[in-house]
Amino acid sequence: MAAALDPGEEHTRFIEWAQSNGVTIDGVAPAKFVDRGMGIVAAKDLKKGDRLVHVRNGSLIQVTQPSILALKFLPKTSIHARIAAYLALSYDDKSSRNRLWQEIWPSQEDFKSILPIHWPKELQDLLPNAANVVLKNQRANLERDWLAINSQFPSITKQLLTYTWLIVNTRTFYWEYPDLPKASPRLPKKRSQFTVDDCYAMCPFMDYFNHTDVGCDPTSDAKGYSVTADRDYKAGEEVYVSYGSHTNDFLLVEYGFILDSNKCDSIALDHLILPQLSSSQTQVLKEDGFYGNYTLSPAVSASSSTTPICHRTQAVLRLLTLPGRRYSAFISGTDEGLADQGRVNEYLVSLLIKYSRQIMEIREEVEALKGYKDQKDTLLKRWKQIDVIVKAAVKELGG
Ligand SMILES: C[S@@+](CC[C@H](N)C(=O)[O-])C[C@H]1O[C@@H](n2cnc3c(N)ncnc32)[C@H](O)[C@@H]1O
Repeated sequence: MAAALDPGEEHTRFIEWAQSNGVTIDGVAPAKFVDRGMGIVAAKDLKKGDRLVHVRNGSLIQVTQPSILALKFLPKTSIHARIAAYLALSYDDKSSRNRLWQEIWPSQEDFKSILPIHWPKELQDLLPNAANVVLKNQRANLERDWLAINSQFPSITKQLLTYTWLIVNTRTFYWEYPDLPKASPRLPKKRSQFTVDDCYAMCPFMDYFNHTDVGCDPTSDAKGYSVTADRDYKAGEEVYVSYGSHTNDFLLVEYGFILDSNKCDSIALDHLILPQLSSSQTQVLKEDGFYGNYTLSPAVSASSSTTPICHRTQAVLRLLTLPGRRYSAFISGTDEGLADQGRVNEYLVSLLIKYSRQIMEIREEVEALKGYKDQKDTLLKRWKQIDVIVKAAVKELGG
């Protein structure tokens, strides 16, 4: 995908500011792409192992910095909400330290077309089931954070908080506060109790990198954050980082795009399998820790011994199709269940064939939508990917 190497004045101003504020840039430059906003390209030939960017820890936006601590958030306020509120409070301040940085972020208008949380209901209703689960969760978190911030900072509007909250959602990196001693009172809670939601930091310049399933791995230490080339690059090639092992349904809702090829992709089967369970089967699965989160991976080559059905799905299908003792033998690991595989596959194939028909209908509904060209293209592409995964599984499982 061709990139424009001179993305515009606001980017030049931001880069100068970043370089004088703890960001070291070596051999890469931001560039504008037609289909994904800004990204980073190699400005010269790069060698695997070259350090491309380093951001000093004092230049990150994270909750132990004095300007955020000074806001004295109520203890239960999430880290996400604290950073979003901090950005919102200084958003219109012309002398804010983040002024030049925020000028290079996507606008509220950009978010309206790319992020499903802003899509009209008729489009949201056509999202794949797994994407809808992510969206429901995202909405609940945003609402929780809005209530917390609104009660403490009533001057922040919901519209602005939603925007800065989505900026945090799409542009933060994982930060474990390695610059602080283990027991520092500035840590959100004891380090041993951290969850991923406690470990957010905004990194100037690093947030230009786009995502791919196999890209550079950002690393952090007590001095700051860096990105190192994961392979050789030719000048002009886009350099990606990996945001993590995410499916396309997750990427669509959380970041507003899907990858054409994604080794971490899978599709969810919960909406097909859960309605088949009796209440006693549901209870058994909950007790055994096998309730929900059933996935199907893209089919692998015919010569491979790997199956596209995940272990949890194998378990639930055994409970649905076999005597209870065969299910128990499988989940306890005393029997790999190979003898029962044909029956299990047959049952799954019947569910997948029904799903394949539903997918066809949904694709027709998407096609029939008036307007929303970009969102429609994304939805059609995703449903086509899902269709391919389903049909390949039917074939592989002997349907
Ligand atoms: C951390 S920012 C990356 C920089 C961003 N492209 C920009 O214009 O500022 C993350 C956002 O970039 C876009 N993005 C990242 N990787 C992408 C990809 N592989 N394809 C399309 N869009 C991508 C998505 O809109 C995502 O929410």
